[in-house]
Amino acid sequence: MEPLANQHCEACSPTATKLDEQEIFDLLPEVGNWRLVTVDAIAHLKRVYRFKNFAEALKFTNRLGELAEEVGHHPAILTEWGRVTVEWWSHEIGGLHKTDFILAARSDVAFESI
Ligand SMILES: C[C@H](O)[C@H](O)[C@H]1CNC2=NC(N)=NC(=O)C2=N1
Repeated sequence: MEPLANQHCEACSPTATKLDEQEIFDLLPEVGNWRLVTVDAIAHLKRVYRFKNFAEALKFTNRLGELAEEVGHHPAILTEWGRVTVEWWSHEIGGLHKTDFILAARSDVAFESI
């Protein structure tokens, strides 16, 4: 298995295929805290995390950033006092890939450790 740092992001290659509606709906129950939203006709996974202050929100933001850099796949993150809004989707393929669901689940694991 390639070391994580060297793993390329399959979801980031234009040749990757995005999930169809049925595949998305089959996977959604596995990321129960996330909502499916459409932005500019592109499906995103979205979750708002709440924190007791800005410092905690920033700590989580940085943890997410490290996770994203490890795999080369990056979320949209809005960091506010007491709140971090995260959206995952695959820019290159203009939709959702299994990788986005995996990273949404890993975002929840990172949240539990804050
Ligand atoms: C060149 C770079 O690896 C690509 O642009 C990566 C960066 N991170 C990415 N993140 C996400 N979410 N989707 C992408 O298509 C993507 N592409």
